Formats: sequence, C-alpha cells, structure tokens
Amino acid sequence: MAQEVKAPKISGAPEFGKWISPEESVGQRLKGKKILLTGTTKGVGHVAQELLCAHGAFVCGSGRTPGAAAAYADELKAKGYKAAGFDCDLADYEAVKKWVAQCAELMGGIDVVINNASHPGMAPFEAMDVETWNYGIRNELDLVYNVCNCAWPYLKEGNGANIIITSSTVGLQGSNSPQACHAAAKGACLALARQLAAEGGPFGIRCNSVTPGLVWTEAMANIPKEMASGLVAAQTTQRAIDPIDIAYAYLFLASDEARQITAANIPVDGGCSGATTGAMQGEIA
Ligand SMILES: NC(=O)C1=CN([C@@H]2O[C@H](COP(=O)(O)OP(=O)(O)OC[C@H]3O[C@@H](n4cnc5c(N)ncnc54)[C@H](O)[C@@H]3O)[C@@H](O)[C@H]2O)C=CC1
Ligand SMILES: C[C@H](CCC(=O)O)[C@H]1CC[C@H]2[C@@H]3[C@H](O)C[C@@H]4CC(=O)CC[C@]4(C)[C@H]3C[C@H](O)[C@]12C
Repeated sequence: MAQEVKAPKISGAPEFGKWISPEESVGQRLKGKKILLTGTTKGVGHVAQELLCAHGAFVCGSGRTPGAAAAYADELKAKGYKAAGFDCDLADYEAVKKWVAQCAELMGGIDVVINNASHPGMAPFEAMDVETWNYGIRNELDLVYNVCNCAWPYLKEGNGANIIITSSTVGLQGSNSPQACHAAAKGACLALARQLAAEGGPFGIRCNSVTPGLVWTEAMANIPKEMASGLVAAQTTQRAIDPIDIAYAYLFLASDEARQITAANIPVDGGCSGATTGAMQGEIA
C-alpha cells in the first residue's frame, strides 16, 4: 500500500506523492498492473512472464507455436498467478488487433506493453535476398509497430502506462558476424522507442528499450561455441547472461519505480557495449 513520503520536507518543493515502503514492495512491485508480454513460449519471455506475475501483475502472453502460450499460462495459473496466453502471429496486424482487444477485455485494460518477441532473418549481406530481408523486418520491427499501435488507445487510459521494446547490442554497434537485417531492425527499434517516448509523454505513456548481449537461450544452438565464449570474454562481467537478467530489467522499467525514466535504453550485456575487455585487460606497470 502507498505511504506518505518519509524524506524531510524541503521548503518550496512540490508534493512528490506516495512511495511504496521496501517491506510492502516485496513480491508486489507490479501489483494490479495489466501487462501484455510478447513471446512467452520460450527464452526470455518465458521466465519474464513468471517473474512479472510473481510481482503482482496480470500478464497476457503470446506465441506462435499452437497452444504453447496457453499451456504455459495454465502452469502459472496453477501457481496462483494471474496469467493468460494466446496464439498470435504478431507480424499480422489484424491478428494483433484481435489479440490486444481480447487481452484488454480479459484484464480490464492495459497498463504495460513489453515487446519481447522477435525472429531474425539472418544471412551475410551479399547473400541477403529480398525474402530473408522482408522476413526479418516483419518479425523484428513490424511486429513492434503492430503491438504498440494496437495497444496505444488502451495505454492512454492505463495506470503508470509504459512500453518496453527489446532491441540488441547490434542495434547500438556493428558486429563482425553477418546480421545486417537484424542490426537494421534492432536499430530501428531503438529509434522507435525514443519516438514513442516523445509522442507518449503528453498521454502519460513512458517508453524505454533494453539491449541484451548474448543471452543463454535456445538460440545459442545456432551460434558456434567459439563465438559464444568470445562474446562472454568480451563482457566485463565474464559471465554468461541468464534470460532472467533481461526479465529483471523488464520488471524495473514496467514498475512505477521507473516513473521518471523514459526515452532511455538499458544495456543488459555484461558491459560489452560500454567497456573494453580482452586484450585490454591487465595492469599497467
Ligand atoms: N538470445 C539472445 O542472445 C538475444 C536476444 N535478444 C532479443 O531478446 C528478445 C528475446 O529473445 P529470446 O528469448 O532469445 O528469443 P526466443 O527465440 O527464445 O523466443 C522468441 C519468442 O518470440 C516469439 N515470436 C517470434 N516471432 C513471432 C511472431 N511473428 N509472432 C508471434 N510470436 C513470435 C516466439 O514464439 C518465442 O516465444 C528478442 O527480441 C531478441 O531479439 C537480443 C539480443 C540477444
Ligand atoms: C543466432 C540467433 C538467431 C537464431 C535464429 O535464427 O533463430 C541470434 C538472435 C539474437 C542474436 C544475438 C544478439 O543480437 C546480440 C548480439 C549481437 C551481436 O553483435 C552478435 C552477437 C549477438 C550475441 C547475437 C548472436 C546471434 O546472432 C543471436 C543469438
């Protein structure tokens, strides 16, 4: 429950309102929040749905594998959480419109939208055909537009409304592995997040992005072992990133704790986009 501000009153300062005491916030950081979370059938979205539910939110998920998102939501409901899951191809605007309306009706509105789902079109640039390019843009960028655009009218009515868009370190900097379409789509996601923050401000809608580095999900099976160990070595933390590490960033940004954070990006990449390791490590004599 919200309590009065305990900080000393500064003469002339505005009324800052309520805060939640640390004791009361345990397991309740998203109490009463109605959240749309895309891509809950595996990877980051899977663990994120449980984490957000455990902190008091009602979380509606989605997936492409028939029945998978609903089956997982049933597991969460059996634990006493408020959850639902639906099949929806997020690259299809009309399908998204129905999914968003269905979730809004079930939850009684939408406060938070977390764009987690995506699937890249990968090829070296020289071999990048139009089909692969279009697939990547549809499933990494268009789906974010679809979900945000359909949810916008509900967010305008939301409580502490905000959007999170999942990008990637490759949206910030070029990579020596071939992924031009993935980079272009994830870079556009960052620009879109800042723009939605600007346009959403007057309606009380925040928007932020998250840039994960290499996260230990099933996608790992698609990259060579040496590349994976090289990427971990490039992190100042020198430790593999767990899907829950990305989910914790979603938890914070979605909560009212982040109420003054908008148009921001949180890298969850073990430091690889901000600091140099590898050959630069060691002491200067
Ligand atoms: N795994 C990694 O190393 C990294 C992941 N990311 C980003 O983090 C987010 C989560 O990644 P992962 O958990 O690894 O992904 P994942 O591949 O394990 O899971 C993706 C989820 O998105 C859903 N999905 C994809 N396209 C869809 C569509 N058109 N319609 C409906 N659902 C669709 C899938 O069904 C699945 O539930 C993604 O945005 C990804 O680009 C960013 C950097 C690194
Ligand atoms: C290989 C994965 C795609 C699997 C699939 O086609 O189903 C990639 C999905 C996410 C990629 C990683 C992410 O974008 C962050 C880094 C960006 C880079 O600069 C290169 C390394 C990444 C860890 C990148 C590696 C792979 O391309 C993915 C795991």
